[in-house]
Amino acid sequence: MSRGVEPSDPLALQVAARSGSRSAGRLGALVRRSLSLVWASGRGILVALIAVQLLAAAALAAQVVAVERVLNGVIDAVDGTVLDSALLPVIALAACSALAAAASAVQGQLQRLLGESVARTMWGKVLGVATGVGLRHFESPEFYNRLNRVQTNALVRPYQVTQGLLSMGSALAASVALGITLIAISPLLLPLVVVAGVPLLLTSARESRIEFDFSVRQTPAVRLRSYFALLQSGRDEAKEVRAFGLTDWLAARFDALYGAYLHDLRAHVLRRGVLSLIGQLGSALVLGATLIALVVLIDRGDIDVAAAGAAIVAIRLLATQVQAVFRGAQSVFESGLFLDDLEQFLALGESATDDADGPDAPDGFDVVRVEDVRFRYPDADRDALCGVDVELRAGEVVALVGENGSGKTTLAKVLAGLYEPDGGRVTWDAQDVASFGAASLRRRIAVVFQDFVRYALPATDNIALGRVDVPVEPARVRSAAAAAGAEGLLDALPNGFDTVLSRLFAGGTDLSGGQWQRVALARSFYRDAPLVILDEPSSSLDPRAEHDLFATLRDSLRGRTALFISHRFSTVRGADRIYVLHEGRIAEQGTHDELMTRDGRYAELFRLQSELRITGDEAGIPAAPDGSAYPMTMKATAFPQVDVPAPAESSQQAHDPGGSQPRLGSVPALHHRRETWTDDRV
Ligand SMILES: Nc1ncnc2c1ncn2[C@@H]1O[C@H](COP(=O)(O)OP(=O)(O)OP(=O)(O)O)[C@@H](O)[C@H]1O
Repeated sequence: MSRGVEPSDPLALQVAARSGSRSAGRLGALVRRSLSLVWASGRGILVALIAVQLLAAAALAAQVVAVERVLNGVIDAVDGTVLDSALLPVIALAACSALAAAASAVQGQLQRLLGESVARTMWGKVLGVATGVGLRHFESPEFYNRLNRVQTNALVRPYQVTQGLLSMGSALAASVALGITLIAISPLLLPLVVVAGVPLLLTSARESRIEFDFSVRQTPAVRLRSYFALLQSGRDEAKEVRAFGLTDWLAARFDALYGAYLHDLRAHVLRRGVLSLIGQLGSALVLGATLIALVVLIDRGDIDVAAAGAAIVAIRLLATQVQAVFRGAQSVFESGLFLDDLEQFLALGESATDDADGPDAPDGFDVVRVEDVRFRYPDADRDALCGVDVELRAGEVVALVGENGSGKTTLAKVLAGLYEPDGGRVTWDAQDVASFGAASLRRRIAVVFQDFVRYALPATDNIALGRVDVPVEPARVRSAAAAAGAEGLLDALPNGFDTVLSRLFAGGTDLSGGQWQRVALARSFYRDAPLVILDEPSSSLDPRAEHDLFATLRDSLRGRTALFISHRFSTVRGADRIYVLHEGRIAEQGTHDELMTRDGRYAELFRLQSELRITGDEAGIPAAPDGSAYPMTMKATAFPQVDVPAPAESSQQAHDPGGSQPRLGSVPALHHRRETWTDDRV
């Protein structure tokens, strides 16, 4: 479980990068780490790559020697024998060129393979962190910014560092080979060629830094742009975008963001370009000086024409290689800044792993207690839960009701071990769940959220994902589907339970909202967990399916404990206990009868819902007790039911505790009433 979000706003990162970049030791550590990552991802390919690069360097130096031999052959030859004296060196030159070209081609392919191998390792690490960090991180825009930067940049950087080092290595090897050749021709020329790289070195360090700063600065806008692209291209969004005529508005926002980015990019590219130009100009000046020195040497007769020809070739090749050394250094330096970012991101995963330590949660419990729990979302100005106490005894079905935003889902997440409370604790038989390994605790809990995931996978997998630690058991999948009322509908699909539940893939099909909800419920029933948490499990179900679900809920739970959240009073009245949340606090608790007798918030809202149903109030939705526009029944108003008794009936029941109130799992009377309503009204 997480413990807060690390400060990671873009500006903080820039500062960190600046001070970090001054530390050669830190860069050295990052380089070592990158190398070991690449080594672990594909050592065979790495070794082959180094061998090929050495071969290419040797071929390059051999070309210079061959050029000199060719020139000597031509100059020394007397008429008619040019071919004889120059033939062998020409063949050698051609062979060396071919070898260098072949090595370069092989090098490209090996680099591609190595790059993919490293990407695979890095994806594993990054996704491991993304799925391992506490849920709180997902409330933080800074976390998304960093995740986005890591995905778009840092993932490839370890490979780039290695590639930079390899390029540096191969360019250095080639430079040494060419340098030796050049020294053999004229030692005076070598220092000049090496100095040619210095201007590049000075400017490339600055270039790297502005590149990183640019990337950090742009991340939030780039993410927003991607979001607008998703809104325009997403399947789920497509209907609403068309229905509301949002196309032009979205396109304009997207275009404006892109325009702003391009504007910044132009300025950035110009700065980089100027820096690069200064570096190249400096190098060209030194190179020019070198060539002038060569001419002077020839003029003074210090070297002959053949040696001068070879020297020109060597200088040209050497200048390229020296530049490659500095480019490699720049790439390592630049990637080092991004790797810093990556390191900090991966460190989040390390803390998540620490959080997972601890003894396993027990297989079951006698009582689960939420004790004085307080929770606040990051950057929120008030607590979502303030001093909440809830008790769930083994085998009980407990309901949680309350207005929108009262904290029900938050409490469900705390109970599910997804959020760690800021105050108070959750206990299983008096043991604080914080002491258990987080993963083992979550294994003992099955949750269906309001916004459950619709996996674009076969129906069987959608259910069996409830328990991935054991092989799929088709019979259990089927019985979980039956308990959730999904068996018939899945059997009717083209490939039955093997049908992919998405049109994203060939042969797939999609389900209705209510059908999906049944599949999600089946997933929770399939999970063999002693505690089941259902957040509005029947919000999309039709009356019959909802009735069937709650009529058989106790059977489906098979003795497991359940907490369910609902806005429909018809579904909560049979619960063993009902908690009413209001503004993050438990306002009331008790059975339906007790709460009606108490005549407090629950009873009031219960009656409001009943009135709305029975009278079909055309005048509009009554205001909430606090005067706000919509009471807690807002969602349910679109779903009239008559299984809620009229106020008169309610008060009668209120005086008749233990009377004819149905319990979950035994609601024939409700069923009868609903059918009556259906006959009358439909
Ligand atoms: N991710 C979040 N970040 C910040 N605040 C949040 C977040 N999620 C919920 N909140 C706030 O916390 C409070 C409780 O929200 P919660 O989702 O628990 O309410 P709820 O009772 O489940 O509401 P509903 O009936 O609408 O599902 C609300 O004030 C909400 O605005």
